[in-house]
Amino acid sequence: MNEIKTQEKDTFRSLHFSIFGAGSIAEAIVRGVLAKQLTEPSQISMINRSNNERLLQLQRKYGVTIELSSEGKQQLLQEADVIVLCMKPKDAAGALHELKPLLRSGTLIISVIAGLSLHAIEHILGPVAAVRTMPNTSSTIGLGATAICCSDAVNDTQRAIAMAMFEAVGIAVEVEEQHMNIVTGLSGSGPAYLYYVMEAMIQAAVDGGLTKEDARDLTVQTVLGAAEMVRLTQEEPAELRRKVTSPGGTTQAAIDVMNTHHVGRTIVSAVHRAAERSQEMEHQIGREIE
Ligand SMILES: NC(=O)C1=CN([C@@H]2O[C@H](COP(=O)(O)OP(=O)(O)OC[C@H]3O[C@@H](n4cnc5c(N)ncnc54)[C@H](O)[C@@H]3O)[C@@H](O)[C@H]2O)C=CC1
Ligand SMILES: O=C(O)[C@@H]1CCC=N1
Repeated sequence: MNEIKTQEKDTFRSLHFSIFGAGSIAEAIVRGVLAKQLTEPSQISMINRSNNERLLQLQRKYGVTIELSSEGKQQLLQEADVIVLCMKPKDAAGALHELKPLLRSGTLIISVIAGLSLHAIEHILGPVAAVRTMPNTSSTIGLGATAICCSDAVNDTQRAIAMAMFEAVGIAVEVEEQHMNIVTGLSGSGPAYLYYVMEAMIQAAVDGGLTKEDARDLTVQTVLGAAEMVRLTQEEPAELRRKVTSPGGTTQAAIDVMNTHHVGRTIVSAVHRAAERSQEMEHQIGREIE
């Protein structure tokens, strides 16, 4: 993971962040940023639409600032240097309209919303400095994978702030906006595909007689070890797979079953379908804001 430069760290620490929408991904980012000690909890406020119990829980857990009244929430948005949009795509247009009259010039908008284009943000808010991102929930433990792209109004410092925020919770790459949908299909939704595979592996092991606990421990370590092998050896996954697969052996027998069921092709289709869904959501939001 990249270390953040001292100057960026100081800039980061001086900023007031308002996390607008306090669900799973919002918590993953806040937890990761605080675990990395990138800033103090007092510099972060969290806003939710109606679930005050959730806000109180987040305040107890992380020490972040919350406001329960609508005037208080509006004030937090007005005072923020960076506003992170973390609501569901269906709530995005409404939230942007809510935000518009409160926005100070110079505030940086960072969105994590799948399918919310920079154009859609600018259509409602005007030519703001906006960063569209696609993180994933592994940010909670500092192992997130995030792609970002920036609107024309974003300056170098603002770009560095956004990169620092996501590099604090994993890796971050800058991509062209046209690639955000495929990123969503790959790394945004990606953890779920691997959990799906793990669920099936654990089930198979339990069916084969192992205890749930042993099945889980062996599966987790197998997945961890495989990912680390790819990362540390820099070898291609196909080459590493070849090394596990003795001709006529057990792995070959398993891979034959996967090939018969076109598992590889199915995964490719699944990633592309998620990317296509992201595009559909982009069009849907586009229609809502016109
Ligand atoms: N969960 C994931 O793995 C990832 C999610 N995303 C994106 O993050 C966004 C949030 O997803 P989750 O955290 O999973 O959803 P979530 O449902 O857990 O959280 C959304 C929160 O936003 C709040 N909210 C909705 N409208 C609001 C408004 N007008 N003002 C204030 N708060 C409002 C809701 O009360 C809720 O607490 C989505 O747009 C999703 O596309 C992006 C990457 C990964
Ligand atoms: O499923 C979703 O729509 C969001 C975006 C990426 C991960 N979760």
